[in-house]
Amino acid sequence: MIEVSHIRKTFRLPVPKTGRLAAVRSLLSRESRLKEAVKDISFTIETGDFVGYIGPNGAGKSTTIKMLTGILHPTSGEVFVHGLSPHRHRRQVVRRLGVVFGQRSQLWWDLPVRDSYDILAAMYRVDEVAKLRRLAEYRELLALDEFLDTPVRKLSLGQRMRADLAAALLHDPDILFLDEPTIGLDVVAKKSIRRFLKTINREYGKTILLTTHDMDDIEQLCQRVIVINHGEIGYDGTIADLRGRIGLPTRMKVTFRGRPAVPDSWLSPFTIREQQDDTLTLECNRRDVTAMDVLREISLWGEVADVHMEEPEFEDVVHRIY
Ligand SMILES: Nc1ncnc2c1ncn2[C@@H]1O[C@H](COP(=O)(O)OP(=O)(O)OP(=O)(O)O)[C@@H](O)[C@H]1O
Repeated sequence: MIEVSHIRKTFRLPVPKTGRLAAVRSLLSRESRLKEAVKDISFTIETGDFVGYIGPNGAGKSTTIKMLTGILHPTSGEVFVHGLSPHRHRRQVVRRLGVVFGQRSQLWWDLPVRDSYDILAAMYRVDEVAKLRRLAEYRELLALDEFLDTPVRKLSLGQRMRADLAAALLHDPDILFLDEPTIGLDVVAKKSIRRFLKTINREYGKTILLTTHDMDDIEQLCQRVIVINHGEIGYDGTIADLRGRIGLPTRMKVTFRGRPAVPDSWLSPFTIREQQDDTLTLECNRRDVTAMDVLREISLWGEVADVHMEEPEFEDVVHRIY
């Protein structure tokens, strides 16, 4: 369980100088300004949850993750991972955490993947039997045999991400922090990483906090999404509720058997965007009306042959709160 209570993080930044010898004068200057990267954030993540942590560039996501892993100490507020402070009980907490950064690997660039695993196992005091058992567990799911003897620098991006995931799980942490684990991957590679993440969440019970700019990752994987913007939480809840709250219109394309008899007015709150012979394109807001109510009403206008629904893109929904 992760408990975050009213955390803030303020950075002190030197005020840049202008004019002659600006770089040197900036370096020597004592003048500084404060940057509040995270402002009074609170949330709780239960064991086994899969939560998306999203927000635009500079929103404060990495700063939060760094406080959760103990790399940074909050300016005020508290973080607890399984009841322990990541900053004060760094060693104990780190044993329970696995971290994957899509942009940089924790593996040794020139060494075969297998050797990196040996080093990590030694660092986390994972014995040989446990290490082999864990690699055997993930061997098929991550197709590890394909690259165990290859130096990391020669791996494709997809292989490197799979290698990094196995590395993060080698000491059997129950919480995973993932920062852009599908960045730069092609459709097939993304799919295999997502399948893996689903499996370790559902079957292995891992708690996952996922940071990504890929809204398909969030939609396909997360039960809950926390949106952060300018260091503050803008939304915390389910994806379905978020869609409802933002209220972008749902489009319904309805084909009738023959031309429908459209009346001058109707009861439910929807609008007709287009009519072409036997087909009507309607827009309704799921906040105000259900698709069933709309269908019930328009079925009085003629015999409905086919209905096609177009939900608003999740990406568009999220951009509304950015
Ligand atoms: N060490 C630091 N010193 C000063 N300012 C910092 C430091 N780290 C982060 N910041 C600032 O804090 C704000 C939040 O940064 P953070 O890296 O947490 O954003 P982010 O949401 O992870 O962004 P991105 O999606 O681009 O990774 C930014 O304005 C950033 O410039």
